[in-house]
Amino acid sequence: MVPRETEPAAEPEPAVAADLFGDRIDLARAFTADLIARGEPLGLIGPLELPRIWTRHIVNSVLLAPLLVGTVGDVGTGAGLPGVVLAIARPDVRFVLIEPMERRVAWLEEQKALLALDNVEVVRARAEEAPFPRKLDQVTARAVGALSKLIPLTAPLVRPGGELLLLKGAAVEAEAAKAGKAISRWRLTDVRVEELGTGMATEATRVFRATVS
Ligand SMILES: C[S@@+](CC[C@H](N)C(=O)[O-])C[C@H]1O[C@@H](n2cnc3c(N)ncnc32)[C@H](O)[C@@H]1O
Repeated sequence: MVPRETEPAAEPEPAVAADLFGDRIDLARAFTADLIARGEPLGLIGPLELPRIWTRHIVNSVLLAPLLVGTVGDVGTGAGLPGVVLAIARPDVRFVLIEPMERRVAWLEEQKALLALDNVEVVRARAEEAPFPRKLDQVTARAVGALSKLIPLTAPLVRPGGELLLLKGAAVEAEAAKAGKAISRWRLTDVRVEELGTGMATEATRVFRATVS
C-alpha cells in the first residue's frame, strides 16, 4: 500500500496580521482556521497553500483594505480572497462577491453567516452577467486571469469615475503591456501599478490600479 502523505503544516499567524486587522483580528483568525481545516477538501485551495496561507493569501488580500471606498465588487472570490478578508477588515465598506461556482458560493454564504458579515452580498454569477452594470465604486479581483481578459470582465461593472484594483503578481508590467487594447477600449485613465506592503514585515504585493471613465 502506498503510504498516505501527511498534509503540510499550516503557516502560523505572522505578527503583522494583528496590525493589519486591528480589532477585527479574531474574525480573520476564525476565517483562516476554517480555510485551513476545510479549504482543501472543499476544493478551495491546494494543500501546497497551507504553509503560506497567511502571508500569500490572507495578508496579501488585506493589504488592499486601506484603498477601498463605497461599494466594492470582488470578481471570482472563490475561497474568499480577497473579498471575505477585505469585508472582515473594512466593516464600513459594502462588498458584492461575484462568483459563478455553486460550491464556492455556498462556502461564501456560510462564511458571511458564521462571521456575521452584514456588509457582504454574495451573487452567484459570472462577471459578464452580474446585475450591476456601471454601478460599483470599485472592483477587485485576484487570480482570475491576465489583464487583457480581466479588464473586459471587470471594467463594465465600475461606475464612471470608479476604480479597478486588480491584485497581481510579479508579471503585472508584462501583462499590462499586453493589455493596451483593453485599456483603451474601456477608457482607463490614471493607469498605474502600485506596490502594497513595502516596509511591512511581509511580502509586498502589486495592484493594477486604474480609473474607469
Ligand atoms: C483561481 S480562482 C481564484 C479565487 C480567489 N480570487 C483567489 O485569489 O484565491 C478563480 C475564480 O474565478 C472564478 N471565475 C472564473 N471566471 C469568472 C467569471 N467570468 N466571472 C466571475 N468569476 C469567475 C472561478 O469560479 C474561481 O472561483
